[in-house]
Amino acid sequence: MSLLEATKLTRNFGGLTAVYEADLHIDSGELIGLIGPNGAGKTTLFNLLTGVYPPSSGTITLTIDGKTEDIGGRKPYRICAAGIGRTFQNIRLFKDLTVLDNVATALQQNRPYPLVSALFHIPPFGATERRIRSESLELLEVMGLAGKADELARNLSYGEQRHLEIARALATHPSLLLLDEPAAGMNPFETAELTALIAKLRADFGLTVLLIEHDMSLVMKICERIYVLDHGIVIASGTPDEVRNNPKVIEAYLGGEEVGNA
Ligand SMILES: Nc1ncnc2c1ncn2[C@@H]1O[C@H](COP(=O)(O)OP(=O)(O)OP(=O)(O)O)[C@@H](O)[C@H]1O
Repeated sequence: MSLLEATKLTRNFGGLTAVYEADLHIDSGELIGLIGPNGAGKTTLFNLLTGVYPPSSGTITLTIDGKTEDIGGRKPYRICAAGIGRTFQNIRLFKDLTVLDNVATALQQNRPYPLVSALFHIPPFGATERRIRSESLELLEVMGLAGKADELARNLSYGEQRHLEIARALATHPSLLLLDEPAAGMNPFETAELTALIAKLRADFGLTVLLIEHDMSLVMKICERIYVLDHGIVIASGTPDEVRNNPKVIEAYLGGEEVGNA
C-alpha cells in the first residue's frame, strides 16, 4: 500500500539544481535506502520531504489510514504532525538537557498541555507529565539508553547521541521515519548493532523507514530497495543486487568499481 509518492520533485538553489524531477514511491512497511556520492542531493531530498525547503516544483503526497494529503511545501511541524519523523546528518540535540528531557520535549510537542493547567500545575498537567515521563523512559529503553536517562546529552558518546536522536524522532510517533546517515562516525561493531536495531524498530513500531547511508554494509544488509541519486537525478532504483550490478551506479557512484558487497 502506497505511503509516500513524490513526483518530479525539483529543488533549485539559485543556478544550482540540487534535486531534479525525482520520482519516489514508498510502500507502507518498506525499509528503503537512499545512496549517492557526496553532493548528490540526498539531504536536500530529505529536506523537501520534511518541509525544511519547499520544492521548486513537483508534488509529494502522504497516505495514512486511507487519507491522502498533499504535503509538498508544508511547514516542518505540520509534516511532522502528518506522520514523517526524521534525524539529522549533524546531530541536533539539546546538549544541556538530560537524556530524558530530550525525549520528553519531543513528546510534549505532540501533546501540549492546556495553558491553564500548565500555568497552575493542576490536573491534567500532573497526569500528562507522568505519562510523558514513562513514555520517554520506554523509548530510552528501546534505544538502550534507559541507564543514561539523567545524564546530560552532551556527556553521551557519539554513538549514544545518535541513538538519542532516533528516540526523539520516535517520540513524534512517525509512520515514516527518515534517518540521515544514522551510522556516521560509528565503528563497525556499533554499526552492526544499529543495523539490527533499525530492523527491530521497523518491526516493533510498524514503521516505514527511508535512510541515507554511506556505509554500504548497512544499506545492502537491511534495505529491501534502494534509490540512487547522482547530481540530483535518480539514476537507479531496485533491490540491493539490482543496484549493485547496475552499470550506471557503478560508474557514477564508485567511478567504475563494483559497489560494496553486503
Ligand atoms: N541551502 C542550500 N543553498 C545552496 N546550495 C545548497 C543548499 N543545500 C544544498 N545545497 C547544494 O545542493 C547540492 C546537494 O547537496 P546535498 O547536501 O543535498 O547532497 P548530499 O547528497 O546529501 O551530500 P552528502 O553526502 O555530502 O551529505 C550540493 O551541491 C549542495 O552544495
